[in-house]
Amino acid sequence: MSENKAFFPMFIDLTDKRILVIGAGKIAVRRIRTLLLFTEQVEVTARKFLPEIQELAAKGKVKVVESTFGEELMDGVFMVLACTDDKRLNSQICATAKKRNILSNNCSDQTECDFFFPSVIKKDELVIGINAGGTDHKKVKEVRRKIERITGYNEADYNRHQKEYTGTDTKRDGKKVHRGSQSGS
Ligand SMILES: C[C@@]1(CC(=O)O)c2cc3[nH]c(cc4nc(cc5[nH]c(cc(n2)[C@H]1CCC(=O)O)[C@@](C)(CC(=O)O)[C@@H]5CCC(=O)O)C(CC(=O)O)=C4CCC(=O)O)c(CCC(=O)O)c3CC(=O)O
Ligand SMILES: NC(=O)C1=CN([C@@H]2O[C@H](COP(=O)(O)OP(=O)(O)OC[C@H]3O[C@@H](n4cnc5c(N)ncnc54)[C@H](O)[C@@H]3O)[C@@H](O)[C@H]2O)C=CC1
Repeated sequence: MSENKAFFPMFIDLTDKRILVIGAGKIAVRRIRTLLLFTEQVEVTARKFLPEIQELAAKGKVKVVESTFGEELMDGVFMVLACTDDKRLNSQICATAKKRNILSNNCSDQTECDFFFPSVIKKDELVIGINAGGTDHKKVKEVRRKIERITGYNEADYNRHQKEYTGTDTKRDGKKVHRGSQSGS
């Protein structure tokens, strides 16, 4: 990807599309939770799953395949997200997807992404996707927080994610509060 290349923000109907996420760690969970605002179910394959994945599976929100990655998992899939902590495997997943003309995203190497995963703000019918062309992930997060102060609410609950993994919640004013002492949003 050349420097300063901007990606077009396309808003896709995901309701009937099969989405495969490989890996079920922190990044996968964050992205699955965002995707589930736009579709009923996401397919996930990994060797180890964070508890939240099991909870989503129990609710029918994710279909879990406990396995190491195999190409057959991509049959009939619209979009693949490589979210493992194995960079070589993530690259292999994207290469396989490209051969099959399946849209792919590699969370550990932006040069291999057909599309970037946006930071999302959703409030009723309003959807805002934020991206910095891969140049600054932290800036994207900061802009998301600024826009959340304007919309006042975000169905994509990034704060809940923080609570679950750090035991603290960052409120909109930026102050940290301990889990349970204040509601997340
Ligand atoms: C290019 C992109 C491609 C894609 O993955 O789709 C990409 C790539 C990479 N991110 C990396 C690291 C981090 N990314 C974040 C956060 C977010 N990253 C997200 C998107 C994207 N990340 C795509 C477009 C971004 C843009 O335009 O700049 C967000 C918006 C969406 C989401 O992930 O849900 C979400 C913020 C959500 C929010 O809070 O609003 C944090 C901070 C954190 O997690 O808190 C860190 C650690 C700190 C740091 O490094 O800055 C690495 C190195 C990995 C490694 O070390 O191996 C790569 C690989 C590379 O750049 O090649
Ligand atoms: N794009 C982004 O926003 C960010 C990307 N990253 C990248 O994301 C990667 C993953 O980070 P985390 O989710 O925190 O890791 P994690 O350790 O929480 O999860 C890794 C997941 O990969 C799975 N996995 C590993 N090998 C596998 C295999 N052969 N087959 C199937 N599943 C396999 C594991 O079972 C686990 O579910 C990091 O290594 C880093 O490169 C990290 C921060 C932000």
